Amino acid sequence: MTISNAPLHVHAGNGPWPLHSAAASQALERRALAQVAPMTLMEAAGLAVARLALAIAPQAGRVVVWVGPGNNGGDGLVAARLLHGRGWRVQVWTTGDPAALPADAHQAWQRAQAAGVPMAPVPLGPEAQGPVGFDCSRTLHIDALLGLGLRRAPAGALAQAIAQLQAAAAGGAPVLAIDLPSGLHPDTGCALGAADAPWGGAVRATDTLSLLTLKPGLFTAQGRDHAGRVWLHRLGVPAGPADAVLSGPPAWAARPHGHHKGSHGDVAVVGGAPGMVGAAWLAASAALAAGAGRVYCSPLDPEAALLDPAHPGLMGRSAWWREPASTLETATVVCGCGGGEAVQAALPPLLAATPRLVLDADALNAIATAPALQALLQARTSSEAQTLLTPHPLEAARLLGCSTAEVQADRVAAAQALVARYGAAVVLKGSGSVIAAPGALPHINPTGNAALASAGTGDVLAGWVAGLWAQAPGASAGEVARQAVWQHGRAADLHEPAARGAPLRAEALIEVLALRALG
Ligand SMILES: NC(=O)C1=CN([C@@H]2O[C@H](COP(=O)(O)OP(=O)(O)OC[C@H]3O[C@@H](n4cnc5c(N)ncnc54)[C@H](OP(=O)(O)O)[C@@H]3O)[C@@H](O)[C@H]2O)[C@@H](O)CC1
Ligand SMILES: [K+]
Repeated sequence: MTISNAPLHVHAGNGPWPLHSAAASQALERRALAQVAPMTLMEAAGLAVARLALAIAPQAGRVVVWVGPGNNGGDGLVAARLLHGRGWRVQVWTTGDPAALPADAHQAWQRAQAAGVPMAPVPLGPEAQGPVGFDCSRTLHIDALLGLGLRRAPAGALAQAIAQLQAAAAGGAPVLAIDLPSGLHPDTGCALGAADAPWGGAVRATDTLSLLTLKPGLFTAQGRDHAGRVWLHRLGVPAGPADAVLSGPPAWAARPHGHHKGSHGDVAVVGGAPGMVGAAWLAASAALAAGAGRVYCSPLDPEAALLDPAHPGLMGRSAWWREPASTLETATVVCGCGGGEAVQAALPPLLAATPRLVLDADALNAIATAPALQALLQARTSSEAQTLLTPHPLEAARLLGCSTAEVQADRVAAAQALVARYGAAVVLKGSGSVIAAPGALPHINPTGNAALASAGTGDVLAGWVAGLWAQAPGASAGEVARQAVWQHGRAADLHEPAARGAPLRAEALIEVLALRALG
C-alpha cells in the first residue's frame, strides 16, 4: 500500500501543534479502525516507521526490532517485514507469546514469519548482557515494545528489553521509538519503570514517530529526555479536538515610529530582601530588555542602594507598593524575586490594586501559607485584574498543599489545579513548562534546556513577561506567558555552550533575549 505524506518533524519552531491525551488518541484509533479493513492502519503505521527508519539511518542496513505484547509490537512487525523486503538485515526480538498478540498484531507476526524475517523471543538472563543483536553502534533499533497501552511499570522481559535498548542508545546506536518511548506515560511524560531502574525504566530514543496524534507526555516531565526528535504521522486520520497545545513561536510586535517610552508601559519590580537584592535588579533589567517604557525596581532590603550602576536605565524606588493607588493601577508589577519574608507586607496593596501582576518565588511562598493573601488573590478574579503565577514544582506543591512528586507526576493536571484554585494563569516551570489559564487549553512549551537551571533565570522570566505585558496591556496573562516562556527557552536553545553542559548565566540570558534574534 502507499501512504501519501512523509512524517512531520515536530519542533519548537513550527508549532503550535495540537496534543491529544491517551484516551482521546485511543478513541480516535477506535473510530478509524471501524472505518477501514483489518490491518489497514497497522500496515500504514509500519510503512511510516520503515520509511522514517530509512530516512534517519540510511546507511544502517541493519535493524533490531523489539516487539512487545500489543499493537505497538504489530507496527514494529510490519516495519521489520518491509525493511527485510528492502534487503536490510533484520532481527526481531519478541517479549511475549506471539499467539497471544491482538488480532492485527498477530497477523503482522504471521506476515513477517511468512516473509522469512528472523524472529525469536528476547534472550533473558546472563546472555542478555550488552546490546542484543548486531554488534555495531550503527545498527538501528526500533522500539515497538509498548505504546498507548502502557498500564504499569514494565517488568520481566519488557524491562530487560528496555534495558537493552538503553544500552544500545548509550553505545551510540540510533533508536526509533514507535508512538512513544516504551515505558513513558503518554499523558504525563513520567517514566513508569521501577524506581531504581536507570532513566526511570523507559526507553531513551533518538527519534520518536508519534502515530495519529501527538501525546502531551512527549514534551513535558521526562518526555523530552526520552523522546529525542519527534515526528508525527497522522496515517491519513484527521484528529479531533485537542486536549492541550504545544506552543509555537510568537510574533514580535513592531514598534510604531510615533511611539515614545510612555507608549510602552511601566513595570515595577518588588523583591530583593537582604542578601537577594540582585534578583529584583535582574527581573527589572529583563523587563527593560523586553521593551517596557519605564522600569522601577523596589528592593525590599531597606539598606539596598536605589541605583544599579550596571543598569542606569532602571529607576530605584523605595517601597513602591506604597505609591498612590493611581500609580499602582497603571503599572505591570512583578512581585517575588528574592523577596524573602519581607514580601508579605508588600503583597496586600499589590494584590488589591494592580491590574497586571506577576507573582514569583517568595511571593508564591507567602501566599501558600497565608489564607488572607489567598483570599486577596482569589478576589482579583471578580475584577478585570489579571494575575500570572510562575511557580517551579516545589512552589506549586506548596500552593496546592501536596508534594513536589505529586506535582511532577502530572504536571498538566497540577497547573490546571492551580488555575482552578486561584483563578490565575500559571506557568509551571521545569522541563516542558506548562502554561495554563482560565478558559484556555493548557499549553506545553517546547523550548529551553538544562542551561536554564542556573541562578536568576526565573527572575529573568518574571521580568521578561512583565516587560512584554506592559506593552500589550490588553493581552491575557496566558497569552503573554506563552510568548515569554517560548522566547526565554529559545534564548537558551541558542546558547551553544549548553550543548557542552554549560549553564546560561542570567545576565547573558537577558542579553540574548534583548537581541530578539530568536527565530
Ligand atoms: N490497532 C491498530 O491497528 C493500530 C495501533 N497502533 C499502535 O498500537 C498501539 C496501541 O496498541 P495497544 O493498545 O495494543 O497497546 P500497546 O502499547 O501495544 O501494549 C498493550 C499491551 O501491553 C500490555 N502491557 C501494558 N503495560 C504493560 C507492562 N507494564 N508490562 C507488561 N505488559 C504490559 C498490555 O497488557 P494488559 O494491560 O492488557 O494486561 C497489552 O497486552 C499504539 O501505541 C500504536 O503504536 C497505531 O499504529 C494505529 C494502528
Ligand atoms: K514504543
